[in-house]
Amino acid sequence: MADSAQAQKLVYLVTGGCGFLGEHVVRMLLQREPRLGELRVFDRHLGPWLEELKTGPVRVTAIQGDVTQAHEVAAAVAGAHVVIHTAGLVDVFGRASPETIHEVNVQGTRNVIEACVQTGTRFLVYTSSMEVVGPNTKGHPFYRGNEDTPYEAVHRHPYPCSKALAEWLVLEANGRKVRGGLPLVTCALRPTGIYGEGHQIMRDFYRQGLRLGGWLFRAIPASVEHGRVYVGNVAWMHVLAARELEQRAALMGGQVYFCYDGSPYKSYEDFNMEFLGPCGLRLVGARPLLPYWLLVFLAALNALLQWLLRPLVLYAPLLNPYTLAVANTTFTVSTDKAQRHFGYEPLFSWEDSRTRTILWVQAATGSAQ
Ligand SMILES: NC(=O)C1=CN([C@@H]2O[C@H](COP(=O)(O)OP(=O)(O)OC[C@H]3O[C@@H](n4cnc5c(N)ncnc54)[C@H](O)[C@@H]3O)[C@@H](O)[C@H]2O)C=CC1
Ligand SMILES: CC(C)[C@@H](O)CC[C@@H](C)[C@H]1CC[C@H]2[C@@H]3[C@H](O)CC4=CC(=O)CC[C@]4(C)[C@H]3CC[C@]12C
Repeated sequence: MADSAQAQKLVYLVTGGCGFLGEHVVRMLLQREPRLGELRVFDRHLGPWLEELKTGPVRVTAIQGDVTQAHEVAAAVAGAHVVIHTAGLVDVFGRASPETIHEVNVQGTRNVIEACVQTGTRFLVYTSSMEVVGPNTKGHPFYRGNEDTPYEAVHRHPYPCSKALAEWLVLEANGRKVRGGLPLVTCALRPTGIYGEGHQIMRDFYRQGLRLGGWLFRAIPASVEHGRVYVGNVAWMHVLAARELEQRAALMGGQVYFCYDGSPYKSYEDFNMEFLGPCGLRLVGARPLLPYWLLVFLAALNALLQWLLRPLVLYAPLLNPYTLAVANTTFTVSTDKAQRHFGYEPLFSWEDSRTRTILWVQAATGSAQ
């Protein structure tokens, strides 16, 4: 008799499962994927919180491994029904070398693809990024764009370059025959700027405000909108895409999907204040307090200091030429492709996402009002 969804017990693998997004994907799978029999969590750094997950009905297997090591990836993938590949180096602050970013994000993704082909795993969901599209090096705005909007995706920074190449590899692999002769089915999800419980950059902004006496100084015009998406909704889209990829292979295979929700379109700094304001911080200035040319100079100075100090200490401030350029370029998306193709609707409302994030920031920083 055909396995019913309830009876079917499948093996899922989440790479990067201990990261900001990965942890939410792991927890969402355990809460909302009834077909789950074993959940493999693969990460270079395993979190202690994994232990608490081992008491439930689903077998949770923690695998400490490195996606740049093909044999470690193959061992983790073998026998998995679907791979959700979120592992990556998310670095736009100069912490890692361009070579390391490429090795993890590109070669690591190659290793995941080859492991699927060699071991017979047929379904692969890749966590791509809005950055694959833009903002581009020319500062062209992307206003309420979708997956088909023409846009000159030109990058120089190692991070977007690596994400673009990795995404291309994943989509190119769609249809390859895996062990056993059946086709590999892949798709890529492109979240905009993710926020929520565990977002370290939000915590960095809070700490910067504390150092400045509770004040943050506006650097970006309020008119420059940046798309943001709650981490719980990103996790939910991953769960849905992984679930539907088999039944809708012809439609979803080789496709990209922007990942966003009902979070309001605001400037990056104004959006952050939705959470940092209730934690006691204030954003100074209705307009940027410094002229743009001075911000450009300060960003370049930060980059020079980072280079000079690198032999002694890692200096990686929020403001650098890349972050300033990205923050200063409108990038928002509006699309229903994920809804049309696999029924994605945000699981968390804006109000719920905002409340959850505020509570986390307050708990993480001891700033409950
Ligand atoms: N944070 C954001 O705003 C966005 C993130 N993304 C993508 O989402 C994915 C997850 O990002 P975040 O959760 O924000 O980053 P994160 O840094 O919190 O999580 C990445 C995880 O991957 C693991 N990892 C890194 N290198 C590894 C390696 N060589 N082998 C095994 N594991 C390794 C890390 O230990 C970490 O747990 C990334 O692919 C990123 O490009 C996409 C759009 C927006
Ligand atoms: C110092 C000020 C100029 C301040 O406004 C800088 C903000 C800056 C740190 C962020 C602005 C836009 C962010 C990026 C955006 O959300 C897209 C991203 C997608 C990813 O895949 C990873 C993270 C990021 C690059 C994100 C990083 C932080 C910003 C550059």
